[in-house]
Amino acid sequence: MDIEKGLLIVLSGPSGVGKGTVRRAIFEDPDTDFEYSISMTTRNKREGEVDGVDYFFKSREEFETLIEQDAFIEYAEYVGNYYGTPVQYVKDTMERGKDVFLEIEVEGAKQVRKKFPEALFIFLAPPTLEHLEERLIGRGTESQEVINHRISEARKEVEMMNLYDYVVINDEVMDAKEKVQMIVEAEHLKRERVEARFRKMILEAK
Ligand SMILES: Nc1ncnc2c1ncn2[C@@H]1O[C@H](COP(=O)(O)OP(=O)(O)OP(=O)(O)O)[C@@H](O)[C@H]1O
Ligand SMILES: Nc1nc2c(ncn2[C@@H]2O[C@H](COP(=O)(O)O)[C@@H](O)[C@H]2O)c(=O)[nH]1
Repeated sequence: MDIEKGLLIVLSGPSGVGKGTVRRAIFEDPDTDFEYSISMTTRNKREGEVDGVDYFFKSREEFETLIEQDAFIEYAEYVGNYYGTPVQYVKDTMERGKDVFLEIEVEGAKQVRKKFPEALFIFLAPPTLEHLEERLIGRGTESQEVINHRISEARKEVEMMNLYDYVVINDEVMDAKEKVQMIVEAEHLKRERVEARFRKMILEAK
């Protein structure tokens, strides 16, 4: 898949750290110039969630058919449900030269790293695991059993943060939002400079 034109931005981290909250703050900012890839999931819709806005909600059968059709850039089974990034939207958007923002869990991010090592990987970390549990309980969307399962996954996920390009601690939402935006901006500048130097080298070699 040729996705050379835009930048693929991956925001990952444990459940409850605030990925969705930080992402919403980024997309509420009128200066944001990238697009959000809406994932597919087999999880039940939460109160207030809208199909096609928060997720594309699918049955397990539908999701498994899509896996067979190679319709995902990455997918993972997380705490009993499938989650995946649809390939077509990402491909089309990046070919238009737009950056695409993925908000996914750690196993999926590992798959994206293998397929697209040139993507930008940001790990959103909680100040402490206690904060994480408090946030999951405070959100009030999962049973205590599911929260416990998510926390036990989180213990393993935070071990993976050293595999990311950047780690942002989500202490204050607006600070984390600005840090993510600055990282993306810096990445663009870096890539533009490398490209300019490369072009210069080619011209000099002619
Ligand atoms: N910096 C923060 N300080 C305090 N509370 C926060 C902060 N960021 C997010 N929260 C709260 O923590 C809860 C979890 O946030 P959010 O749903 O954004 O997490 P998430 O990482 O997207 O979770 P999931 O991976 O399960 O989708 C929410 O109730 C949110 O309001
Ligand atoms: N690997 C993927 N993970 C995804 C995707 N979309 C969301 N997620 C992550 O799943 C967990 C649980 O989400 P929740 O909405 O049930 O709380 C969380 O970490 C999400 O970021 C995806 O396409 N692929």
